[in-house]
Amino acid sequence: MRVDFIKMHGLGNDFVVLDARAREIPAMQPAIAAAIADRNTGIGCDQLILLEKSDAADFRMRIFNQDGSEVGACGNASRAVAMLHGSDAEIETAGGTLSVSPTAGGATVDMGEPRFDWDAIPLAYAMDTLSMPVGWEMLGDPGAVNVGNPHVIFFVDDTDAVPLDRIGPEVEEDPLFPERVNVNVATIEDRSRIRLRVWERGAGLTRACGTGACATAVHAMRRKLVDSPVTVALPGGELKIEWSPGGSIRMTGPATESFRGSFEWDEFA
Ligand SMILES: N[C@@H](CCC[C@H](N)C(=O)O)C(=O)O
Repeated sequence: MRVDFIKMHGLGNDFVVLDARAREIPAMQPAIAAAIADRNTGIGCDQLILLEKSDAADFRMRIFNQDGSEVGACGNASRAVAMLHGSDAEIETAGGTLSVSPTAGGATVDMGEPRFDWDAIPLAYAMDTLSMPVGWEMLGDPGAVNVGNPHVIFFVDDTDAVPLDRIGPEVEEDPLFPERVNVNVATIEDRSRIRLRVWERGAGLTRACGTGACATAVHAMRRKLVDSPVTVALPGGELKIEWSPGGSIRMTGPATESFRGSFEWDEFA
């Protein structure tokens, strides 16, 4: 069976989008998602995005990391899919329902309310998620936030000085995080700007992580280091994040369609 795909990205965080709303495609499995996402032998992407019909919202978005793991949220893909859809929509995800509004060249996404309880991150045991008494090499005193997926955030003097390709996987796989974790290293430049690099769970270093930007901004606001809105500058570009305690997070930024193509399902199944 031939399956159409759309290659998209949000600030260089790239996706293969499969749209099963109008035309059925065979059941997705983690191994198939990983084969499609493989940059050497597949189409290649950070995340595979599968759009399906939904009874609870306008449509459903399923998210598979490059390693095939299915996860609850992807901020950059939410903007890309909003742009593809072309009008305001409610999107059901495993991490909650999102409201998206396309803008010129991108979208604003209501990402829902962040969660801070240790068992909602989840962590393996109870601790204060605003200031965690743990550390890895030069990284210490992190915070944790769940924005539909789990994030740990470290504030550092210089994000580029952190060997995230080496420490990222160590933190991601630490038993403290039973569902693994996305690892954010951030520098506060001033009260309106944060610099951020992210080691993504199941995908490694990416050019940008939308949920990482949301989690980092919220954590910096909880620590009273920045104000809302804040600009988060990632290697691939900038996002604007707005939040106030008790409310939901709003993320605004660009999204891009790169090209369209098709592949033979059996090649990856
Ligand atoms: N790139 C995404 C996040 C994708 C999922 C993440 N790697 C996880 O495992 O939770 C974003 O833009 O938020």
